[in-house]
Amino acid sequence: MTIVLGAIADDFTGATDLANNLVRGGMRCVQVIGVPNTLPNLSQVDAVVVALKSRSCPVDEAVTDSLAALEWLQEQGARQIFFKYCSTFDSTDKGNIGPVADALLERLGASQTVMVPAFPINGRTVYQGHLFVGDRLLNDSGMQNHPLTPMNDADLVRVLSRQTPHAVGLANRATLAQGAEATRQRLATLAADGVRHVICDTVEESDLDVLAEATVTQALVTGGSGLGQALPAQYRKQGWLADIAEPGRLQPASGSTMVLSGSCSRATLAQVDDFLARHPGAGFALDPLALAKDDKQWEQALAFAFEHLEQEAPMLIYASADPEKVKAAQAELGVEKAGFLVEEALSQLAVTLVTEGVGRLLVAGGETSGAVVSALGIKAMRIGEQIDPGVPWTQATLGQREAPLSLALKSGNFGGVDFFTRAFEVLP
Ligand SMILES: Nc1ncnc2c1ncn2[C@@H]1O[C@H](COP(=O)(O)OP(=O)(O)O)[C@@H](O)[C@H]1O
Ligand SMILES: O=C(O)[C@@H](O)C(=O)COP(=O)(O)O
Repeated sequence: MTIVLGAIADDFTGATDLANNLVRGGMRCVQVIGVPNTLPNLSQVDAVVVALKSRSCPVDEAVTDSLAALEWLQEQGARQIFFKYCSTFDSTDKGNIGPVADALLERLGASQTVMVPAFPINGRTVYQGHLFVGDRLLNDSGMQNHPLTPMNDADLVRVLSRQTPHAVGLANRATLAQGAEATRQRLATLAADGVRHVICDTVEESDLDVLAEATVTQALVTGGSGLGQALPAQYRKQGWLADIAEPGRLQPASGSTMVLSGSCSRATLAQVDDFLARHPGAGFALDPLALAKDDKQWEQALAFAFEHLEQEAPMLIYASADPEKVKAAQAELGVEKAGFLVEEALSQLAVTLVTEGVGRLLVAGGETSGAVVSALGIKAMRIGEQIDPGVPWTQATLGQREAPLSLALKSGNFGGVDFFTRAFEVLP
């Protein structure tokens, strides 16, 4: 059995976001954590997303890991490769979007790829090559303050030109409005001029359909998850993909529920408040300063969790805090140590409580999700139905549990305000 699409994602929650949109487009999808050592069961799988941690690591490491993922996906017969990065184009002048895209193109023997970061349903659009988050330009959206990849320029042609020695061009909305054939011609003209990377405008969902039709036979496409929702229809037109009745069907969920949150993004903070208001007494706050002192707070959190587990009551354990508190902890401990202490505490809680009966687990935060998934030893996740745009339920098989673990990984900025409650209500 060979797969249709092979994707390489630069972080874990981003991978799940893309996988979610592929399922919505009608593909059966598995997300693997890193390049697998042993072959997962790929029967009845149309797309595989390899989740890497290559967004903020050194360029050489990102390139090496991405090429290893490419090689593995080619071995699985992937007809098209998708390089997934953030819808806010998170990167620096050094990379890693440009260098990884260049390396993938070179290895594939291809001369051009499109860059489609947009995700209109979540407010990310591109016009005349400029990226907007809602009604703000990227550099005025809050992303200019990102600790690792501050985005100070919304002009993606300019941003990408600093990351690659190759020419970067634009396929703008006026071209897209003329349809797929005109877009294909524009790409061909740019290719003839030696343009290797083409930033693509996207104002509405329908622009993604045009882009998918224009690029379905290209060896490599790159972007956010939006394009992933439009590609499956084109694969069907090519005769590569059958009509699948329930591509996101998972086994019935079982076990107790738990939310772990290490995200301090605005959306998550509102979700924490909403959960605490709905479920008085169901939250336990972790503080990196207390965690740094001794094991007392971790033990209290564990006792709190066991009590709720016994009562089969909803629970949230969170380090999520407002910017002042985060800054204070970081000033005393350092950014890395504060983050590490929180990630370690939440990961160890996950490992202990999954063994004790938690079977429905929601994790908020990209880095936090990476830490929890790694600590649980998860190697592959089957992708289920969407909870909110960009976040699906997934299922993973684990040694510690007979039944699969239902797991949702929420990127910090995603999800409605009642996400921590509603997620469990929509889980079959
Ligand atoms: N109270 C806190 N003080 C300092 N750092 C924290 C605190 N709570 C969480 N963190 C750290 O902040 C980071 C949040 O990143 P992440 O999990 O990727 O969330 P998001 O997706 O919202 O960016 C993690 O490394 C986490 O451990
Ligand atoms: O494309 C997106 O916006 C997301 O899929 C994504 O990559 C989010 O990253 P984090 O906010 O770091 O989780």
